Amino acid sequence: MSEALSADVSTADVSTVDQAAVPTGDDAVREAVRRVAGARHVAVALDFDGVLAPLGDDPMGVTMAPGAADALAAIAAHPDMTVALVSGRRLEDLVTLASPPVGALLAASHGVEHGLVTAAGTRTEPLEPTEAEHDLLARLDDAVAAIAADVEGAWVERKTFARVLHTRTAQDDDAASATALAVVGPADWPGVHAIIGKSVVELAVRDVTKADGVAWVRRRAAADAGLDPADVAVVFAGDDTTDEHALVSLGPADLGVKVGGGETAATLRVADEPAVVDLLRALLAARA
Ligand SMILES: O=P(O)(O)OC[C@H]1O[C@H](O[C@H]2O[C@H](CO)[C@@H](O)[C@H](O)[C@H]2O)[C@H](O)[C@@H](O)[C@@H]1O
Repeated sequence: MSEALSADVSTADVSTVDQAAVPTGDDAVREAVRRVAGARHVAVALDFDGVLAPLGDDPMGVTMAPGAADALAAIAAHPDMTVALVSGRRLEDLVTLASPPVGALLAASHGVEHGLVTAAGTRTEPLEPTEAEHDLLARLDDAVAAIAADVEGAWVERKTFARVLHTRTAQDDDAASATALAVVGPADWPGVHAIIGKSVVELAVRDVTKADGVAWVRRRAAADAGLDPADVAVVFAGDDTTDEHALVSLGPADLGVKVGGGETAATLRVADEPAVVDLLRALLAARA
């Protein structure tokens, strides 16, 4: 994408990071786990798509990688650890797809929606768009539907606070032009906050990023453990550009993990979803 096109789109600046220097491999994982496992409390905050669940054409058809559910449950059961999902997904969809364990914190819609999984179900504060947000979402419906209508394979996902133009099943050229139309069009409207992810342009009516989601997880984990937020080390793993907001927000005692290729502010890179499960197991073993 050209600089002109990206100007209206929310991106975290990772251009100063030496990408060749982002550690990867078994020794790097061992060293990173050893370092972070010494914290008083560890909050493991994970993106969902591309981190716990491999990407697919149908967003509601994906399933988590083998071993992921057990690893999440083991972290949730650990007295000095918290498990959290920090995702662009709607909270309701995240619960359906991830079946998160009791005790899990959920920061959905990038951090707009908050939830806690309990034995009686997911506790959340119902959130409704304001009247102005409703109006903006209605205008986005028309604009994004018009873009998708001209591109075979493109379609629109309607979320509580966003409309998402999906282009995964479109031809590459068509996907690029549909993305460009969204960026120079509705992404540029006042009150619209655009994020470009993997084969998606997300057009949100609230200005919240995963940095907000991770900050909420840290505060909440600290409060539940009776600690200061500074005593909580956050391990965050993400695969997409939208996750870089969270990764750049981490401090030196935290661990930021990039899953797969691409520019990143993370301090560790792992290959794929099974490697994330291995990392979680290593973290659990180090805290045993
Ligand atoms: O923050 P995440 O948990 O990574 O969620 C981000 C977006 O995930 C979904 O889209 C992505 O996954 C789909 C299923 O694999 C894939 O078809 C799409 O191309 C990906 O971008 C979801 O549909 C979006 O609403 C989320 O924002």
